Amino acid sequence: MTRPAKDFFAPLAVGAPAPLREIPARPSRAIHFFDPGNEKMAAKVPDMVGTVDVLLGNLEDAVKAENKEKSRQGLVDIGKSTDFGPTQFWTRINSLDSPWVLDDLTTLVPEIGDKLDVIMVPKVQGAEDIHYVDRLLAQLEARAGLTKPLQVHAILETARGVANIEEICAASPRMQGLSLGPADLAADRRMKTTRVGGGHPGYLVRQDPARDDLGVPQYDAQRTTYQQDLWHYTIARMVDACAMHGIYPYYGPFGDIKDTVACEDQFRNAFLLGCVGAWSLHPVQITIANKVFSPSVEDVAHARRVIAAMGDGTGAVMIDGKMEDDASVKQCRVMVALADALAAIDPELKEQYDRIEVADV
Ligand SMILES: CC(=O)SCCNC(=O)CCNC(=O)[C@H](O)C(C)(C)COP(=O)(O)OP(=O)(O)OC[C@H]1O[C@@H](n2cnc3c(N)ncnc32)[C@H](O)[C@@H]1OP(=O)(O)O
Ligand SMILES: CC(=O)C(=O)O
Ligand SMILES: [Mg+2]
Repeated sequence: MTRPAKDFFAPLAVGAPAPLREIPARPSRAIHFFDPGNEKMAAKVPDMVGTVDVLLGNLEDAVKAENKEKSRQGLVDIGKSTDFGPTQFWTRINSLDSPWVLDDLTTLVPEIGDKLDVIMVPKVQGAEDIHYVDRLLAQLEARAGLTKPLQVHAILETARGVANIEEICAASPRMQGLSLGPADLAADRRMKTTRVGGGHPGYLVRQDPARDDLGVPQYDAQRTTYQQDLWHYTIARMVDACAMHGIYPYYGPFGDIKDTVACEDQFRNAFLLGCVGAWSLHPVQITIANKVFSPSVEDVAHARRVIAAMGDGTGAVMIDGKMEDDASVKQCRVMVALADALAAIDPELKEQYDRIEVADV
């Protein structure tokens, strides 16, 4: 059961910071994963500040069991020694049923709670998981004297989590967003793919057979197939739940690091459906996400033209042979708001958007 409205924004521990009333819409095109216990990766982190919207120190899967403490300590060291400037600093803690998570939280909050923006919680099954983290964070924040509440991000990677998606989003004012966890989710659902995200050549639809002059189907004739997106349903569900609760949806990992083309396609599908970003597992994927999750200059120019032509935002106009009205101007405002937010942190994009504005609006 969720808390009554009058208690929803009350701190859950005496002395804990007041919960946020609204989750800030900070650009987060790429959530870049690194293992803080891997010296080579960790050494690269300070130079990545400013080149990526989110740097995430991962403590969960992909960190070997024997290295859990080392990675946790590495994260504390990085958090203390790095000035993150405009880049957000997140962590993914171990799962709530693991032997490591309690030490993760009781170490990270007092040591670097003032530096961390968001705590990503894996394998969230329902509101009860968020309630547990919510109360514990409040107690730890109060003890550490933090003035800013930590936000919580849940990975959607179990069938139960997907079934409980709305209650997860609504469980706490800390909820910042959701990511798709395609690997664990595939295993939990008993899907028959061994890929980490992305499509599958077997998941397709086939063109109807051609017919001969008598109308008899030619089943053996060449027929085009169209590969489909295995993740469409889950992403769409995630986008609706997040939009309804004022929080943010993200595509998760794309494991085929070398297939930059398919990664870009998968990220773009997520962008078009409403996701604000995706995970990057390797530096090469930061470039892809930054490109895909930034509106194109053409889209921004068109959106600005529509907004200018629509005046007070009511009625209908024709632009380049197409009808624009009260609804489409809202779509255009979404595009321009994102472009403005990105231009504020990305000088290269700002220059591109400014140039188009002068020439084409
Ligand atoms: C299903 C899930 O839960 S997904 C989330 C969990 N998984 C992860 O977090 C995986 C993170 N990424 C990685 O571990 C690595 O990128 C791997 C294992 C996939 C590939 O690593 P490598 O084989 O070393 O890749 P590659 O040789 O191309 O690396 C090139 C350089 O980039 C560095 N690098 C690779 N990945 C990263 C990263 N995520 N962050 C920073 N630097 C990185 C490497 O250390 C290497 O550095 P060097 O040039 O100084 O030697
Ligand atoms: C993202 C993640 O944790 C998964 O796909 O399982
Ligand atoms: Mg997982």
